[in-house]
Amino acid sequence: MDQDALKREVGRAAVAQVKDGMVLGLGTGSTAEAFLHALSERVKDGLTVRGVPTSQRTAELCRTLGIALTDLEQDPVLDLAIDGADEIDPDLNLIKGGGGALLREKIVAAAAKDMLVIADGSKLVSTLGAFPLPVEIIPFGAAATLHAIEEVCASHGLTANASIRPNLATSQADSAPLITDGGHWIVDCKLGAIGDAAQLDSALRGVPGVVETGLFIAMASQALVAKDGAVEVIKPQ
Ligand SMILES: O=C(CO)[C@H](O)[C@H](O)COP(=O)(O)O
Repeated sequence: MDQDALKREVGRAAVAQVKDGMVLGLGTGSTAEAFLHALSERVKDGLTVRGVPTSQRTAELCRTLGIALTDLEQDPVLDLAIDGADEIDPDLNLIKGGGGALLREKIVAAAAKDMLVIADGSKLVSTLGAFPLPVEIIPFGAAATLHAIEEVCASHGLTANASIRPNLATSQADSAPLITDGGHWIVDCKLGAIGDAAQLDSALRGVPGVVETGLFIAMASQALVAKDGAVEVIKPQ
């Protein structure tokens, strides 16, 4: 089964956990979009839900698919957040932010009573860190913040190989930074295996100029992972 088919399968499996009347957190990325397509089928059949989108891209897709939107002002507590991930470890700690939406994704996941992660099997890892860790920063003083991020990583025995994510939607020659929905930039840190992800997360969040990291520690309550034609349910160990 190809990766897109696995995403569609896990999207359908996630919809089975959505109950009528729920207020949802709606993730960003191709797996989250597969879920939204499956959700819209149930909405057409009469399911009533509303959701807080984690990005402008997700909000636009929901409008196209007829999924009702809300926000955290009207609904500060969500029943369930459903989102993809770039890496998932056995404790369900995550790296997220490959799609640049990590800040809103983390706010939405934190507002939810439960976070359901959906992925294909390629996202399962024994240790986080092969995927470059995204760190969202304020543009002011970016070079100093990047330097401080490298120092923090070094103090955790890691080489950050940090770089500001370019906006690839513009021409390749144009190295303008990607601007997130919150008006920030993203630093990608090619770390390799992260020994203590919780400690690194907290140290990075202590750097002035860092808004948030893509480390989601102990936030997910369950993962649905599609592989070999079956969907595995994983709970934190
Ligand atoms: O964190 C994310 C966006 O910021 C995505 O959930 C993550 O990048 C996974 O995306 P995909 O489902 O396309 O592989």
